[in-house]
Amino acid sequence: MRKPDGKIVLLGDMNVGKTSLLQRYMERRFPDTVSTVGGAFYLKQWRSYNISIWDTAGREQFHGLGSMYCRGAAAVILTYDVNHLQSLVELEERFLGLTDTANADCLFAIVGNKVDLREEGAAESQEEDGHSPGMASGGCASLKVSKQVRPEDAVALYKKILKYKMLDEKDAPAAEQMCFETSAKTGHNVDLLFETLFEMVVPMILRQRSQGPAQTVDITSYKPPGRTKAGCCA
Ligand SMILES: Nc1nc2c(ncn2[C@@H]2O[C@H](COP(=O)(O)OP(=O)(O)OP(=O)(O)O)[C@@H](O)[C@H]2O)c(=O)[nH]1
Ligand SMILES: [Mg+2]
Repeated sequence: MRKPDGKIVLLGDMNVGKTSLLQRYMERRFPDTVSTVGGAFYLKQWRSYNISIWDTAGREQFHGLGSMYCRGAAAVILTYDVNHLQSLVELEERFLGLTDTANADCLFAIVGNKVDLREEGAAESQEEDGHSPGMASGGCASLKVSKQVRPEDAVALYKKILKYKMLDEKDAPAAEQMCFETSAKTGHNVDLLFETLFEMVVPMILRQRSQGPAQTVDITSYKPPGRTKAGCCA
């Protein structure tokens, strides 16, 4: 197996839908999932390049592995659940630090998954209190709504990440380009997410090649039993 030319890593709290997003993209389906143990990868051929896409475990007990998976990453997909504000907060508090091992020019996508549920929830609460999601109002219905994440919250996190990485907003891709709302269940924006990143990662691969040896982890040493397309290294 040829060494991958680039690496993309999915990070985020447990249950936000990382495995489901990857399976939706790679296998075109939305199967039942079990909480990931350790991590697993898929290989995707994009143009003439091999890109490894790593799914990681969101469970606290596997937290220490995160920075190992991020080593040499060309892009990190920071995933949250649009219906749970805390999952966005966790990205900053728990997961961002893991990306210190990624490439210096690593790209960051902020992905709010499960929009299909938000649409249902939003319709319900609008009926209840006559307000749109995210609007301040009193009562129990607004408590439910206030847990929803607004797109601007994700944009604010993206800008914080650029600051954390000491990157100038002018030199980095625009927040609007790097913040996505997806549904692994319906497939909404899933192809757009992965393929936008592939298109951005290819020039990075070319740049790295012109500068010296690739900084990717050699996954050829992992020999997952009986699996060819996806592997597990837990
Ligand atoms: N409605 C809906 N459910 C989803 C979506 N994506 C994932 N789920 C469900 O959310 C649950 C968790 O999904 P996973 O993909 O296993 O979550 P994960 O982020 O990989 O979780 P860990 O492996 O524990 O870190 C499963 O029951 C999925 O079916 C989505 O877009 N919409
Ligand atoms: Mg998983």
